[in-house]
Parts: sequence; structure tokens; C-alpha cells
Amino acid sequence: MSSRDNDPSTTQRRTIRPQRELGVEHGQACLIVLQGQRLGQRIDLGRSPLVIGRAPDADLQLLEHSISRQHSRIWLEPSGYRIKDLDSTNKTFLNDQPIIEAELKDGDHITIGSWVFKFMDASSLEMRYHEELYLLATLDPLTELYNRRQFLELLEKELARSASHSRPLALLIIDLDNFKEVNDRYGHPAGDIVLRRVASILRDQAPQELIVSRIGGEEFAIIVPEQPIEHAVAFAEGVRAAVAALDLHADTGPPVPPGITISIGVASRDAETSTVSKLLRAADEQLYRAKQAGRNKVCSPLR
Ligand SMILES: Nc1nc2c(ncn2[C@@H]2O[C@H](COP(=O)(O)OP(=O)(O)OP(=O)(O)O)[C@@H](O)[C@H]2O)c(=O)[nH]1
Repeated sequence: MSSRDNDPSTTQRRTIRPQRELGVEHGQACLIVLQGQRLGQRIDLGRSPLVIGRAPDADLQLLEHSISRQHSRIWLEPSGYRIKDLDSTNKTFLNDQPIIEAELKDGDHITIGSWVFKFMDASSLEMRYHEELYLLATLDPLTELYNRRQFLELLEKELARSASHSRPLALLIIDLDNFKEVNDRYGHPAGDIVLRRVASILRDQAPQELIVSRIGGEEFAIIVPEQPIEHAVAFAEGVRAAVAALDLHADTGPPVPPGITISIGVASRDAETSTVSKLLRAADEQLYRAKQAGRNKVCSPLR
């Protein structure tokens, strides 16, 4: 196995699903990795064709020498999904038979190089079971945002992608202000209502390409791909203002507090923050500055 085979960006493109898209759409199908890196990983098949290959611009990039740059294509026709071998050197196999083009049926096994995928149709019970498992494993039950584990996985992939394409990447760490007081004064269930309300503001404010997660008790994070830090700071300022303007009494009535504020630390990928832990630490340092500066603030290396 070459060192590139360990690249964490492998298979990243179709695996990142913003929260709003969670749930099986009618007609949607997926591939499950049965053999290869990230065993059990699910790749959603939408309405646009999926090109599988070794090339960096393949929709599903598999970094393995036995796989051609453009190896196979899967696409949706009115009758269902089809697969075609793109004249690859080592062929595409469907249920162990080499194919040129074929219809995909629920449960089919696709072999490309050393990878084996299982095709699952949205209507299959197994697909629904996988969907449930996927949601349980990746979502925070209170807010239905991504959980910490999924956040860390997505951040690692986004960092690798941003580095390999020399694209910017920013990270926001968001912490509720004086939240202990909310719990102490209004009770834990009221605290949960506040957390859910803040989560829904974050979800509503964030454009679809942003990745919103709950990474701790009263701590959230938003990954901002493809944006310079100036844009991420402007977005953070908008989120901070939207939460500060919340009228919780009007929304739900007592026993929740009348309002809540948040502090936000923003950092972006550069030579000093090129790993998950370094980028997290940089954003945390900015969050600390925001708390020290009196809370209800956005801090970043810019200000
Ligand atoms: N209701 C509720 N409270 C939680 C949950 N997870 C953590 N907390 C509470 O969040 C509070 C965090 O308090 P601290 O870390 O002291 O921070 P803080 O009071 O927000 O103060 P600053 O961050 O300095 O503004 C604690 O009271 C935790 O019990 C949760 O899921 N639900």
C-alpha cells in the first residue's frame, strides 16, 4: 500500500452531507463500502452521475494504482441506476463478472480494484436500517446537529481537501455565555430548550455548504469551507447578533431565560494550523479572548 493510500481525503466528496439533506430521499440509493478503507462507509448516490477513479477530479476518488483515473460511472436513468466501465485497465466487476454496462439492482456487489461496494436502493429495508445506524452514529440526539465524533471526521477531511486544493478553510467555535447560570436558575430542561433553540438558529443561518455540529455540552462548531477568514468572521458576527436578538420568552415562554448570548472564536487554516488539533486550539484561543473581552463577542486573528 502506498503512502497516498492513507490519504484521509480518500472517498471524501460524496460522504459529506449537510444536516438539511439527512433522511432518505425518494429514489435515492447508496453504496456501502464492504472492502477497502473506511469499511462500512456510505456513499450517497444522488441524481448527478458519480465518476469513480484515481483522478483528483473523480467524484469518488480511490487512491489505488490498480484503479484507472476514470474507472467507472454510475448514473440514474428513469428505469433506475446503471453502471458503466470507462475503459479501465483492470475492469469493473458486478457480482464478480466483468461488465461494460449494466443495470444496478439492490444488493449488487461492485468491485473496483481492491474495493468492494454494495449497491442499495432507497426502498430496501437494509438501506433504511443503515440510514438509522448512520443517524444514530453521527447526530447529537438533543439538537440533531452532527456530533463531536462526526465533526472531527469531517474537519479532518475538509482540512485535507483544503490543503490539497490550496483553498481556504475557517472554523468557528461557539460557546453559550454563562450557561451554568441558566441551568442553575431555570433548571436543566430549560437549559436543553435553550440549546435546541440556539442550534436551530445556527442551522438556519448557515448556508448549506457549512458544517454545523454540537461538539460539547454548550459548545458548537461550524466548519466554513472555501471561504477566507474575513467572510467567516462576518458570518460569525451575523450568528452572534441573531442569537443575541432571540426573544426566548416570545418563542417558548418561561421557564426559559428571556435571552442568551454566545461567544465565538474564529481561526483559519494556515501553515501553523494545518492539523485538526492545531486548528481547534487556534479557534479555542480566540474563543477564550472573546470570553475575556466580556462575552457576546466574535474574536479572530483579524481583531
Ligand atoms: N441543560 C444542559 N446543560 C448542559 C448540557 N451540557 C452541559 N451543560 C451545562 O453547561 C454548563 C457549562 O458551564 P460552564 O462551563 O461553567 O460555562 P458557562 O457558565 O457557560 O460560563 P462561560 O462559558 O464562561 O460563559 C454546565 O452547567 C453544564 O452542566 C446539556 O446537555 N444540557
